[in-house]
Amino acid sequence: MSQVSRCSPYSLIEVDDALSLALSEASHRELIQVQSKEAFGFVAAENIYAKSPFPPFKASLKDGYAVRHPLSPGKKQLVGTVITGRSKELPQVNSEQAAYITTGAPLPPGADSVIPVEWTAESGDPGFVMISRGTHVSGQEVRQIGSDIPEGELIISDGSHIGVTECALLINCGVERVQVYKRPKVAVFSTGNELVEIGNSLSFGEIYDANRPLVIAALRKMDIEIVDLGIVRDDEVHVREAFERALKLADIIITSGGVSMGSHDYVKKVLERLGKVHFGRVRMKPGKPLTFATVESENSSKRFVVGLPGNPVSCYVCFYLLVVPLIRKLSGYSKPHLPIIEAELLDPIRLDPERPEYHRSILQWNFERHIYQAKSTGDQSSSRLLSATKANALLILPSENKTLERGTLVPAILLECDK
Ligand SMILES: Nc1nc2c(c(=O)[nH]1)N[C@H]1C(S)=C(S)[C@@H](COP(=O)(O)OP(=O)(O)OC[C@H]3O[C@@H](n4cnc5c(N)ncnc54)[C@H](O)[C@@H]3O)O[C@H]1N2
Ligand code: MOO
Repeated sequence: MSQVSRCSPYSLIEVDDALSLALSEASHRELIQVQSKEAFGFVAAENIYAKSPFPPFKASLKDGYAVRHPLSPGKKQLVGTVITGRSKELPQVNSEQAAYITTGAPLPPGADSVIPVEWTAESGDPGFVMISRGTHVSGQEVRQIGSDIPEGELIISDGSHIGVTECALLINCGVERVQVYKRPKVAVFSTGNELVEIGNSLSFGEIYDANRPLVIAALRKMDIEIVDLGIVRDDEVHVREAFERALKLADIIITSGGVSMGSHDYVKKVLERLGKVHFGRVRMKPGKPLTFATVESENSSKRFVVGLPGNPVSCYVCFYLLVVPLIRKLSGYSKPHLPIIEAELLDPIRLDPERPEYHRSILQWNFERHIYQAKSTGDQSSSRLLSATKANALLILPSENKTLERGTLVPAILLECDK
């Protein structure tokens, strides 16, 4: 039997310190160019300015008649039609004339205003239109060139996420390609001799590997490229080989299991030999053996390793507390942390006297009182995945020897908003 250690060599550090340390290691980020239409989900790595004004021409805001201000009511001569996207040759309009125009079409020369169709009537003569209300100001019902977005306007700042509207805005302003932060590639493996891939039968003492699918699903939600390295046996040679393979294939390596005090917990030991273990114990519940290391790869670039604890809920909580901000930082986010709001407890909760707890809960908006209220997901055992299903927040509960009463306000980390 391997030697049993009775005391961890790793000091117990606070969650905030662990997070700051990991994020400070993740300062270098790679840049790539992508087409604007493919930029969704990336973070801009430059200030982006409008290449062309929007709208690029004076455009009608209404279906109606293009005229020149000042125009009084009465019968006006029709000199043509301007249909959005169709009319290439535009009629000249003078002060007693009108041209039929549709919403979004360019104003014809001579015209500066539009009379909506509702302010007009048939004149009885096909060459004329009856205007019932004249213009009140030059430029009425017209979008001027660049009135929405002037040419050269800063439209997306360095470090901002390119979401649905930002992607459309780039195209709106004629920006074809953008420089963005490359998203890290992540390799995942589970460690444990007891682990079996679903689809196979279990022998006594075995369980299915749930953590790798959990991590992979969470990474998929973040649109991250994944290298699935399967289940690795709990022995030094296999763990080492798995890391050596992963280091060649990915920027971040996420493992589960094998990080606590057991005689067959090899993750930390192997990492100490391959690189630098920055922390190996964090004062949190669940997730105390959470481990973070950096390793220099063959091409001298830095790789990041997160050893998640084997208990499935610890694995889940640590993924959101550490892996999500780490990936966000490497992906270029200027604010990599998950959002925190305040919520009122709907149940009394007994605190842990030694470790701050990240209590899984369901947040609901109280429409009468305009506050978020948090319902506990019940038994918080770190092996009970049911405590994490349906949870949309982690309540940050302090370590104290007391019970927090129903109605107490606590900070809550919002989950499931990781884009
Ligand atoms: N003497 C001590 N023992 C333990 C300590 C400690 O401080 N001193 N810490 C405990 C805490 S806290 C945790 S959390 C666990 C984590 O340990 P490991 O990361 O080494 O995880 P394992 O021992 O490999 O597994 C723990 C538990 O989780 C199950 N497991 C593991 N991997 C998976 C998986 N991929 N899918 C589903 N379930 C998994 C495993 O079978 C065990 O039941 O250590 C405590 N021990
Ligand atoms: O802290 Mo461990 O994560 O209780 O289960």
